[in-house]
Parts: sequence; C-alpha cells; structure tokens
Amino acid sequence: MAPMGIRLSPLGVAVFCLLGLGVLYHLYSGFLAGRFSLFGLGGEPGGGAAAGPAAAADGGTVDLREMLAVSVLAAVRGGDEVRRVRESNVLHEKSKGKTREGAEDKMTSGDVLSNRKMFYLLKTAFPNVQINTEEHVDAADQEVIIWDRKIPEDILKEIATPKEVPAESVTVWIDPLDATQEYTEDLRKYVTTMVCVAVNGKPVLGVIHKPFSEYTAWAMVDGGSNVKARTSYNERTPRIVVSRSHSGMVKQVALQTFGNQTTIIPAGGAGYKVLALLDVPDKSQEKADLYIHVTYIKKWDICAGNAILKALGGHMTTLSGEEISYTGSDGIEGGLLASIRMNHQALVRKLPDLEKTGHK
Ligand SMILES: Nc1ncnc2c1ncn2[C@@H]1O[C@H](COP(=O)(O)O)[C@@H](OP(=O)(O)O)[C@H]1O
Ligand SMILES: [Mg+2]
Repeated sequence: MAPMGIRLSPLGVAVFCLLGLGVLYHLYSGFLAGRFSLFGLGGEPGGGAAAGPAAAADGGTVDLREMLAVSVLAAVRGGDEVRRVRESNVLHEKSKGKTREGAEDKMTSGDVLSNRKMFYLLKTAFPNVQINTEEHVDAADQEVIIWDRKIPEDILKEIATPKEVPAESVTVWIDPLDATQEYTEDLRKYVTTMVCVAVNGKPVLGVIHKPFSEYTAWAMVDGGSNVKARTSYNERTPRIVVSRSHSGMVKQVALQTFGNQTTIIPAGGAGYKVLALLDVPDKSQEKADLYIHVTYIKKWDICAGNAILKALGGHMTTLSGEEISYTGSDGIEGGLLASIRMNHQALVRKLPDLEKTGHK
C-alpha cells in the first residue's frame, strides 16, 4: 500500500514496469549475450568488445544466418580496401607464378589487404570453421575485427529464423579480389569480392560484392536472397559470357555448340559473370544467358556464384554436368557451365566432350 499522502497512478506504474523490462531486455540481448558467448568459447570477458565469436560453446554449431551477415560485412570491408588501393594508384603488382596455360597469376596490395580484413573478420566471428582463401594469410600480421552481432534488416526480413549447422560441416571460401587481371588494367566494373559458405561440400550461401558500384548480391539456399533471376533467357541462341583473360578454347566451344549467331561476351571475373545471368540493377553490369568456362578454375572463384545460382533455382556444374564439391582440393578440372531458368542437363548434352575434341 502507498504511504499516506502519496497516490500511485496505475498508468505511472505500468510505464515504470515497461521501462524496467526494456532495460532488462537490452542488458540481456546485448551486453550479457556477448559475455556469455565469450565465456562459452573460453574467451576472456572484457578482453575486447562485448561482441565476440558467434560459434556455440562446444564449437558445435554455427548459425548460417549469422554467417551470412558476417560474410556480407566481410565482402564490403574487403571491397573498401580494394577500392582504396585502386584509388591510390599504388598497387604493388606482383606475379604469384603462371597458370597452367601460361598466363601471369597476379596479386596486388588490393588482394592482400582485402584478404586480411575478410579473413580475420570471419575467423574472429567463427573461430571453429574451416576457411579457405585465395591469398596467403600472414599470422604475424593479424587483425582482430569484432563483429557487432547485428544482422541487417534485409537479411532478417528474408530469413526469419536462425539456421544452425555443425561447425565441422562448414567450409568457407573467400575471394578477396576477383578479376585481379582486370583490376590491374583499371577495368573496375569486373572487380568483386566474394564469400561462400559450403555445408558438407554443398554451396549454401554466397555473397558477391562490387566495390566500385557498391552493389552486393547475397543468397542462401532454402533461405532467401536480395537478388533474383531475370524474367526471360534465350536458350536457342544464348548470349554467352566467357573469360577475357583465361579463355582457352571457350569461343570455339560456344560457337560449335550454339551456332555462329551466338553472341560471345568476353568479361573479367567469375563473380561478374554470374551476376550477368541475374537481374542486377547496377548500370555497369552486362547481361548474358549463359556462363561457360573451359580452363582450370579455383573454388574461391566460383563457390559464391554457385550458391547464389542454386538458391535462385539455377545451376553451376562442370561441363559434363557434375555438381562441384566445395571441400578438399582448391581447383576444378572439368570446366564450368552456369545457367538459370533453362534446361541445364539439355545444355550439358549439347556441349562437346572437351577431352575428345581437344578443346580444353
Ligand atoms: N586457367 C585458370 N587458372 C587459374 N585461375 C583461373 C583460370 N581461369 C580463371 N581463373 C581465375 O578465375 C577468376 C575468373 O577468371 P576470368 O576473369 O578469366 O574469368 C580469376 O580469379 P582472380 O582474379 O581472383 O585470380 C582468375 O584468376
Ligand atoms: Mg582473387
């Protein structure tokens, strides 16, 4: 009961209780949640920001929705480095050696600095998952980048609930700068940064970010996406997007399969070429109906595109129609065919056997 002379208004009491609940909720969902996750991983509470590693206590599970949020952030932060280095005009271009076909395999400060940001962001947030990245990670030059544990609204809108998977089933593939050759030629529209998450070797989420137009596409298989397929594609005389710097015999293969009326679009970057198949608002993006590649290619170049296409009902396979497994070795030998809203297996049957025709 209230003391003499003091009258408690029911509305005031209700507002006071609501405020109290709000404070408790804030404490629990932010500060305490961060502490608990750090405790769970054996991290030192207070040894950094409240936000911390997102994997479960026993290293047991990770939430794919959280992985998507960090992957988008990593691609954007890596992209900031890529843009900064290009704008400085000091690329420190080097050769890592030669590809099997004898092309220079280039690397720049843009690749290295983007790799550092992307790798450490993902590694700090998900210490228990396998991460494979195109560039060497210098352990002496670590960077602790803390994820603030915020999942962007557009992801929350598409993917309503967390999606837990065992951490040991996950392989992350990072391409810190796709289209390095074109980057050195200042052909900026082709350049992307990419992150892919595979579960048991299957590509399940992909992010392709264009740093110079600040466009990001993401998708999760059986989850959602911020990008979609176009409404129509030309299956009879497709416009085919192919490599401009690692082409091999791709033009001959395309023309032999689809006839001389077929338009070939040479372009840089595997990320750019996948986006060419989709409904992308970016003005600098060309459009195509198919993506074909015939030479050797690495999994960090293609995994994100594969995941996005798969999430949207499309396909990326070897030229003989085999699914690509994103575990184990870094590269694939059997070329690449990517399509969406087409009869992919019929396209595979149309293609010549490259081993027999000598078009590899
Ligand atoms: N024959 C080959 N050997 C090694 N890497 C290849 C390759 N063909 C393509 N790639 C890589 O795949 C990506 C897309 O190639 P392209 O632009 O020619 O289509 C590029 O990645 P990076 O720029 O990340 O190195 C390129 O280096
Ligand atoms: Mg690269």
